[in-house]
Amino acid sequence: MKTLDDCREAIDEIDNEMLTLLNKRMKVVQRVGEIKKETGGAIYRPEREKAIIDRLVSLNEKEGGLLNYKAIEAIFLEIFAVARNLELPERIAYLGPEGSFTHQAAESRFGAMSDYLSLNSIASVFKTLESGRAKFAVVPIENSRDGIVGETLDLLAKSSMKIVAELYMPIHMSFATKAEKLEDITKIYSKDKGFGQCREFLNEHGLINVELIPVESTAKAAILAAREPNSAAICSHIAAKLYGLPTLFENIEDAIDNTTRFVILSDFKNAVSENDKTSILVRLKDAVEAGSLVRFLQDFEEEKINLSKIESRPSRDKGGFGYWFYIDFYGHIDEEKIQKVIQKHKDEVTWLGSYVKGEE
Ligand SMILES: C=C(O[C@@H]1C=C(C(=O)O)C=C[C@H]1O)C(=O)O
Repeated sequence: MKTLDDCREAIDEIDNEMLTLLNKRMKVVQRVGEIKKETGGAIYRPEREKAIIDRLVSLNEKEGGLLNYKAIEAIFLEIFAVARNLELPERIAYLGPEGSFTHQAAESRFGAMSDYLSLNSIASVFKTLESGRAKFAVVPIENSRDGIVGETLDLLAKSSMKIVAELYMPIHMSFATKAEKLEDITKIYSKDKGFGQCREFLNEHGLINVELIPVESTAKAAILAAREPNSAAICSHIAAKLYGLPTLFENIEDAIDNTTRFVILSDFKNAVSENDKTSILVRLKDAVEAGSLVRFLQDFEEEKINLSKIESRPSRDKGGFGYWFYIDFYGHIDEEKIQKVIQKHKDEVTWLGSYVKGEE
């Protein structure tokens, strides 16, 4: 049996080998960066990254490795993020402030080393991306409990930027305060959705009559609650930590499966992979006529294209009661059977992006 010292010596040797291999990998990545520069190719290729992770996961299974999917994904996403920074450092705009769930989501894809830009509204995130001041943007698009983030959809409808990746992140809310007793608390700050997701907790702790103050983000709530005695925040654990607010309760959300879907936006089109999803907005010309949506969807059925989501949105134009439909389906816009349907309805469809399906 090896002693602790033996084990540590063995670990040091393995780490040395890993460092050499990582540097070897980065050299190849640098060359990829040069090729992309010559050919004008996109640096971030989510479908290639997904393919690498899937290949490694199945190799790991065959070899009976100790790592699970989550571990392999976490390690390699960080490696990819460092690699992309070597190819070309690119700025990422996200819905801030620092410590927001969107920030957490952005870091999970772009790593700790990237150049981040925190913005205080979804509209400014879109503007920054469109002006070229950032190469990528990360915004929330839907929550499993509260539904769609309307602002993101409405901005996507008007923007030339596309969804290049999606990711699902479990949202855990913390109750953080500098107050010593719950009875001392007179105000609670959070994002409106934060209150919506923690109603049972507030009821059970007799906090329902306390003034609930919605602010633009849960991180902002943490900043305000850190400044004011007798106030509290419903926010992420990382925001509470970042702004020096002690966490009193963790995981206070009503639904344990509270998940937010985030999208990464940019200005390029992904290549086709085996596991794609596509998002579109559909404005049916004869939306008022009964059956027009059914007929539209039948075209998908005929081509055996499966939908994963359909949601109606008020069109907000010309003061009328027109509706748009936001639809997610499986497949890539460049696939033949999908082109068949899209071409048939090309005046009614806005393509929002095709991207590798995220792990829910
Ligand atoms: C190296 C590349 O660029 C990026 C980095 C990757 C990597 O580190 O393996 C993979 C895909 C891209 O996001 C590539 O496209 O192959």
